[in-house]
Parts: sequence; structure tokens; C-alpha cells
Amino acid sequence: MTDLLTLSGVHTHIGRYHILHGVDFAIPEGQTTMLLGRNGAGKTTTLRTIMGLWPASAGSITLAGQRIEKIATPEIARLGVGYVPESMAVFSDLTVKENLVLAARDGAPDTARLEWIFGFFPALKKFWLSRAGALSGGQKQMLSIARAIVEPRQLLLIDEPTKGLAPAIIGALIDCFAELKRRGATILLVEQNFHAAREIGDAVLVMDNGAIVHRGGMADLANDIPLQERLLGLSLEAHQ
Ligand SMILES: Nc1ncnc2c1ncn2[C@@H]1O[C@H](COP(=O)(O)OP(=O)(O)OP(=O)(O)O)[C@@H](O)[C@H]1O
Repeated sequence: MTDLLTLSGVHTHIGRYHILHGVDFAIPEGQTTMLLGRNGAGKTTTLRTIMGLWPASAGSITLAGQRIEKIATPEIARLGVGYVPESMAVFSDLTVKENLVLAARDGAPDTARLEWIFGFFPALKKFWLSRAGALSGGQKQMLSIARAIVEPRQLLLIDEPTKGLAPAIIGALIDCFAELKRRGATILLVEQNFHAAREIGDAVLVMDNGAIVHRGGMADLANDIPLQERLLGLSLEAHQ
């Protein structure tokens, strides 16, 4: 299996705060890797550092063989990294169509690509000419993800997509991620909801205090309750 993204000894400072303390991991191509950890562990900072939104103060970030830790965010996006931030990135006053047109580099999403997206987010086709602000929370999240994949991406970074959503909507999102993965996407996904995480993930990384403290297969962590309690301070039952 080829690694699409590799972080090696990555440190990040935000102002005078030292947030990431030597983050090391590799993301295999075509897999969904979950990034878990307690609040404040450094998960969002890791995604933002990969995107160049917070500069790495030391270490290397390699995407498909190319070093990207000193490259500006728009260039990283052009290299094929899609980012879905925690606060859904949609324009409420614009229609679903306008949101997707703005997300496409040439201002005209490819028709076949749109049909591909509608295949797993049918609500976006149904509400094509509706204001994004009128969508449900789950549909806004779908639009936010659709904006990130309106052009082909090598890698998707998604921050807490299920946060604040009702269980039925979380189920629909999980189905969408499964479909995206089936179609070959490589995804690094931050998730606090362990029940959702174990449904989606192939591999798992756990962060604590700005460093990776566990890496392995998702099934191994899902089946090891003492390990979950030690790493995440939770038991699976508490999250079902
Ligand atoms: N703009 C900022 N200025 C100062 N400190 C920050 C800033 N953003 C984040 N931090 C700190 O960096 C640490 C890591 O935050 P981060 O958001 O990456 O954690 P997280 O694992 O994503 O947690 P959460 O699940 O709560 O979002 C926290 O201690 C946080 O307070």
C-alpha cells in the first residue's frame, strides 16, 4: 500500500503557544484514516497545518512524494487537497448551485462530476436552486463536503463532520463516506463520535497533547475497550 501523505516530526506554534510536538504519521492511499483524541489534543491544528493555514515550525509534510510544508494554502489546494473545516464552509445566502459553482476553479463544475456527487448526496440535486441557508444541518454538511470534492482531489481532510447532527443524519453521512471510499477517495477525518468513527475508519490515529499516541487498525481499537478507555477516556457503550 502506498502512503499518500506523510508527516514527520511536525511542530506547530500558534503565537507563543507550542501546540504540535513532533507529529508523525502516514496516510495510505485509498483508505479512510480517523484522527481521534480528547478536546484540545491538536486534531484541528494538525489539519490546518497540513493545509498550510498554520505554518509548521519544524518537520516535514510530504504529499505524493512532494514536500508541502512551506507551500501556501491555495497551492496545496491546487495540488489536490480538499479541506472541510469544522464550521461548515457554505454561503448561506447563495443557492446550492451557486455554492458549487464558486467552489469550482473554472466557475463551471463538470456535469459528470456533479452527477457523481449527486449519487451520494441526492439532497443537493433536489435542492439545487434553494438557498443553502434553508438546508438542514446534515444537508449543509453534505454541501460543504461537495464543495471540497467538486473537482477531483487526491486527499480529503474533514474536521468533525457529525458534530451537532441528529443520529439519522449521521447515518446518512456515514453512508456517503462509505460511498466516497468505495470510489477510491483517501480521507483523513477528525471525529469525536467513536460510534461514527468505527463505522467509517479503516485506520486510526489517536492524538494527545500535540502528538500521536496510538496508530493501528480501526477494528483493533473498536474491539479493545480498555484501550479505548486509556486512549480516549471513554467506553464505546457510552457513545452508542
Ligand atoms: N488560535 C489559537 N490560539 C491559541 N491557542 C490555540 C488556538 N487554536 C487552538 N489553540 C490551542 O491548541 C490546542 C489544540 O487545539 P485543537 O483545536 O487543534 O484541538 P482539537 O484536538 O481539534 O480539539 P477540539 O476537539 O476541542 O476541537 C488547544 O489547547 C487549543 O486551546
